[in-house]
Amino acid sequence: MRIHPLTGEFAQRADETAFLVHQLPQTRALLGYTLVFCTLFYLAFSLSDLAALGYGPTYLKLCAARAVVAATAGTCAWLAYHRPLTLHATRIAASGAETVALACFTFIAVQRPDEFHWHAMSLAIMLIVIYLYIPNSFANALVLASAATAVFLVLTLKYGRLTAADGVTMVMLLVLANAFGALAARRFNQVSREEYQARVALQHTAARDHLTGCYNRRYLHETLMRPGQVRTPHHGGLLTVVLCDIDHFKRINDTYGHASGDAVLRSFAELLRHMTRDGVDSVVRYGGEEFLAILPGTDLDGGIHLAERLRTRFADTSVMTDDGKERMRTTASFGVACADPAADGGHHVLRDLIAVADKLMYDAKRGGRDRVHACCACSNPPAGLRRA
Ligand SMILES: Nc1nc2c(ncn2[C@@H]2O[C@H](COP(=O)(O)OP(=O)(O)OP(=O)(O)O)[C@@H](O)[C@H]2O)c(=O)[nH]1
Repeated sequence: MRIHPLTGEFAQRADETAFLVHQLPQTRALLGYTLVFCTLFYLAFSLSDLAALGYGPTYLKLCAARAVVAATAGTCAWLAYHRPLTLHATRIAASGAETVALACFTFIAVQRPDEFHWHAMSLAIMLIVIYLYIPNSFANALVLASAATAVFLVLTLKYGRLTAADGVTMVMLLVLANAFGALAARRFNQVSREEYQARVALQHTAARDHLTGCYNRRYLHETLMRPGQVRTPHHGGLLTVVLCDIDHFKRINDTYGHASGDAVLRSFAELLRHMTRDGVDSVVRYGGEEFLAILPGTDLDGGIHLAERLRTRFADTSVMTDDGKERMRTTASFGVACADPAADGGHHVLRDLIAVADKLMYDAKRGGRDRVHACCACSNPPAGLRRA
């Protein structure tokens, strides 16, 4: 997760998207709140139009411009609060409201050409709001803010009746507002992403087994066993679990030492993770030398196939001892159980399946080890699959 040095956002698109999705509820709330707040100020400034122009057609034109901004920003705020706007939609809402507000602002400035120095001050405040308060990407904020500044300065040259000294001061002021706005936005982006990185690292540490990198028992009980957490890809899909136990593991520890035993555990876990689907299946270190694979949308045949492949691959794999002098080889026993996750309203299916797989795995041990025992715990298993 590398942070881009210029924008303060994640350099990889996938990391940035994951961060933004995680932040989406706060982003929506911030967008709605900020737009409402800005809209109220935008409308309140019609008082200054009245004071400058008096009541008349020009004043009414400016009121209409302010009403357009209020309607756009208000709609975006309403959508942000009341509709579950997607990531993309929040960006469009933010950029849309900003564009309309800046366009109407330049229109108002041209209608009050004697006050360009005041307008510059208002624009500087708007720039800070764009960079810091309205949630948008760094690139969008930069493009909108610098384009608005450029347009404003061109209009000042054309309509503003400023002395050269005032003109230079105005340019400097707006360049400063852009520079500090961009720097502050970059800093803010960076800090929020560093915080997210720390949270992800912490979650990873809390959920994983240190030795093998598999999920730990806590994650299994607190997350995976929660009803609805393990989803099958389509309605009616089956759920299969494979419980694996390395055979005679104590002998490996006793013969080659604990560190060599650890190497065998890592090698088995690596094989298991490699053979299961990334982001779909979950691999848990269930006990000392016991591992659990949770396979959503997989029937008994699929579970047996995986267990058999694992069994043969592991039996063929030799692992180097810690001192690098010998190669160790052992086998593993497997219990495979399958059920319909919708049964029992989805409650306790995983827990019950693990209990069945545990029994099957011990049957495999008693049957001579290095084998797969399987059973379908569905209410109506396909013929021949009740016990394999
Ligand atoms: N190296 C290492 N050993 C571990 C770890 N966790 C548990 N063990 C050891 O794993 C061994 C498990 O032994 P047993 O439960 O008797 O099982 P086994 O020798 O594999 O026998 P069977 O399962 O019946 O084939 C014990 O000696 C534990 O100390 C670990 O993280 N690293």
